[in-house]
Amino acid sequence: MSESGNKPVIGVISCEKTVKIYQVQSVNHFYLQAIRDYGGLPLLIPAGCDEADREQLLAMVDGVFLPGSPSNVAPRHYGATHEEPATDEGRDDLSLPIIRQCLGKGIPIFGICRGFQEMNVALGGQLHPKVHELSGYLDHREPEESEYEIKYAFAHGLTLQEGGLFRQWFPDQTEFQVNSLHGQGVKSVAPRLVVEAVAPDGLVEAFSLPEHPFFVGVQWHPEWKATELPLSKALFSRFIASAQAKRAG
Ligand SMILES: N[C@@H](CCC(=O)NCCCC(=O)O)C(=O)O
Repeated sequence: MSESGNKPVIGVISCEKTVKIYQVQSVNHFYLQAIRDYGGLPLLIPAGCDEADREQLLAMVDGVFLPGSPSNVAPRHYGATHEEPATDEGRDDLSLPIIRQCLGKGIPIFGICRGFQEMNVALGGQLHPKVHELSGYLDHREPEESEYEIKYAFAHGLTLQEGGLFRQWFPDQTEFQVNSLHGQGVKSVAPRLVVEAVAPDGLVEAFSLPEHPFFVGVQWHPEWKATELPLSKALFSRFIASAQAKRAG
């Protein structure tokens, strides 16, 4: 755990939302709490940053975190032409280039759900806009119920893939249960990404770039019970440790 005053600074990508008549930047508390629980210091990064702003901000952080969001990546970013009503263009314009900058600079980066999808798109992958409408796939959408214990309950199995980082973390366990709160999913995996885990229907649910200090994306929500579930603990502890290592130089 990082000592006070020298915590790894984690840049957290914000979402643009409308609250009443106001346009706001926002991040779900669960993500920030998970970063704090593992000794990170969250620093929100707002939409509207140009290239120079992103460079200046990236010089200030030790890692970047891409949270989930109900909004979807605009189809044009992955060569699709369908109508997408739930976009957040400000987030897209921030997250997609910052992912590529983190890749080039070796900055640790961890993406969850929408963040996972952004990582795939930023590196040249494509998305299914409505996985539940595809034959042979599960319905991965979040439960309608508003109680967190139901919404974030285990929804399907997960199989860790041979040759991935996750199998190194869990040499004796290949099967897990995860929650599921997404309607979109990976259609094609971006070049260079290593598939780490798949759902029972074959949908890719996690990938990494092993040659990077920490470049990991997951489709489920490990921020929920982040200090309790083995997969969550493995992901957040290693992400923050990687950011701390960068901070230590
Ligand atoms: N919109 C995308 C990604 C879904 C996602 O990130 N859900 C998280 C919702 C809760 C939160 O804000 O953390 C899709 O539907 O695939």
